[in-house]
Amino acid sequence: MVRVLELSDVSVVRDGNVILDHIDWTVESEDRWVVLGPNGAGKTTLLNIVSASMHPSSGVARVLGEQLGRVDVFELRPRIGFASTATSRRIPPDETVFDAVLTAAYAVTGRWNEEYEEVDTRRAERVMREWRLEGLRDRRYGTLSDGEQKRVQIGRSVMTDPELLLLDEPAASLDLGAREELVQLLGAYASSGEAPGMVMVTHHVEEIPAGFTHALLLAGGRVHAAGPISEIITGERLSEAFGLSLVVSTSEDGRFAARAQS
Ligand SMILES: Nc1ncnc2c1ncn2[C@@H]1O[C@H](COP(=O)(O)OP(=O)(O)OP(=O)(O)O)[C@@H](O)[C@H]1O
Repeated sequence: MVRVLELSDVSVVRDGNVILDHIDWTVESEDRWVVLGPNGAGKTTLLNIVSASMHPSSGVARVLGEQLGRVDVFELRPRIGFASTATSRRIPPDETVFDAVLTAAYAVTGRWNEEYEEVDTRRAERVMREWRLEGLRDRRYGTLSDGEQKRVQIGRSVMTDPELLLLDEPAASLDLGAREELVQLLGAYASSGEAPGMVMVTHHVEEIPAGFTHALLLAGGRVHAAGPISEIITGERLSEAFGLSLVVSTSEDGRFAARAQS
């Protein structure tokens, strides 16, 4: 087991506002974490730190063993897979699905005369199969549905065989069918031996794939609770973090559902 993230007393202050407040958190390579919390809790800011896009104002953040501030982030970032709305905007709408996945091998978007090795092409073919993209191979990215685009974004993020995979609301804006398809694919990937340490930010417990092992509840920039998922995704904990009375149910296959208590 390898420690992929280690945050010690990490705070982020912007314009005098404390956005992350003394965060301690460790993620091991075997862990699959979900990060939940109300709007403005600091989830995106936390992802910005762990994706090496932002430095803490104070405290120590180690990502893949490297301390932020003491490492060349341009060497560190290619080791991290990151799928978010922001990364998706970098994919040109007229790029084919296959090229959108393949070009991740060189951390570029927009294919222009790069020479790809046979090994990259084979890996892209495999990623296409794993994320159910085969039938979309020659389609232009901009013509895909939201659900299809999400699968391309995640395919891109795993293409480089990252040591840490970060997913920012992968199921946001998807209809029920597309959400369930994606959650199942993520669950299968999370449970597979080849997946790296994973962190997924979401707004809804229904979007947590089976196979996720830990949860971090953020509220007001602070860790409200963190630990094994069954101890954290409970009515009591979520009610405290979200400030209303919630009931949580857990299904046998490890999925969750939440609703306000009537
Ligand atoms: N650069 C900044 N300067 C000042 N305040 C900021 C800055 N960036 C974020 N914030 C504030 O910090 C808080 C946390 O923002 P963040 O986007 O990390 O929360 P979040 O949990 O991802 O929210 P959401 O669920 O709505 O996406 C918010 O109140 C936001 O307005």
